[in-house]
Amino acid sequence: MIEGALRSIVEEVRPEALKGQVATYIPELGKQSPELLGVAQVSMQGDLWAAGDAETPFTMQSISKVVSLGLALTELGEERVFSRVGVDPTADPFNSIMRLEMVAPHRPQNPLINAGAIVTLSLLPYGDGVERFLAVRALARRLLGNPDLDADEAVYLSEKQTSDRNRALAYFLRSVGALEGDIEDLLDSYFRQCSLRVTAKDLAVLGVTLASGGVNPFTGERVLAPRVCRILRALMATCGLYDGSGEFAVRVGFPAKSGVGGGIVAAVPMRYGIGVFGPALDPKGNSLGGVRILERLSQELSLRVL
Ligand SMILES: NC(=O)CC[C@H](N)C(=O)O
Repeated sequence: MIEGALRSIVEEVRPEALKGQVATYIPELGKQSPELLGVAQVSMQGDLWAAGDAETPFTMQSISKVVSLGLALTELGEERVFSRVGVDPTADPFNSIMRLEMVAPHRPQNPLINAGAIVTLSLLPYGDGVERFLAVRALARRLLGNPDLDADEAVYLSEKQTSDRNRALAYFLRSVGALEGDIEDLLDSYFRQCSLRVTAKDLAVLGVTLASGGVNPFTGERVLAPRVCRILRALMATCGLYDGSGEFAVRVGFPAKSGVGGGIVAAVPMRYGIGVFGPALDPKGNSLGGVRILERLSQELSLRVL
């Protein structure tokens, strides 16, 4: 029944998904076909259903922020992390610089916008950018149950060579004392984690691990504490689709996190993980087809929790 629902929803959404635009501000992402569309769903018992392009690789981009935040909360505790980055949603785009300057003490509003993710990453107690990235990758491998998970070198280099906006954000934050250390080294680990290459199936496993409170149903390993998962799901529900989070909560009604690579991970608490992939994005940088698939699935399977 679930496999049939996934298949018919992908076909139904396909024409509409094409109205979106593939991200081009990271040149390598512009090479993706806007026609790709796929979904995978995993239950807490480890059943897996999929339809469409569920095994096509793409980069996590902002979805990786959930992993690095999970690592920071585990290693440093919530008090330390949230003294440097807020937990409130924002109505500004994910890479906006405006509010950072306007409001002292210049603390990014939440860890899922770029500024907040970069500050969170800077707090991790590792020697340099490569070590920091390896720690994020190690946690991602366990959350997804994929020991081969790795960065897409071409996308990583493409963003590293072009990301003036993230450089501007990070140097600004350092100038007002909200960030310390070597900015290029820090951004290097940020670009690497954003370029971690996954499939919709991988994201569904990540989703169910978060949905279950931290246990990966395929490996049986407890990867994150229940309290950390609760915080991640709360931030996904309120901030996971940037300035589109409120609309997503109304239309879909469960925690999710998007990335400009076209992926969205969703965690339906104590029930399912869902991964969707459709690189044609809406104007806010969320997968247009992906959001629509999740909305239709939420209706068909009564998944709404918000
Ligand atoms: N929304 C996103 O997925 C943004 C991630 C991207 N790497 C950036 O920093 O711009």
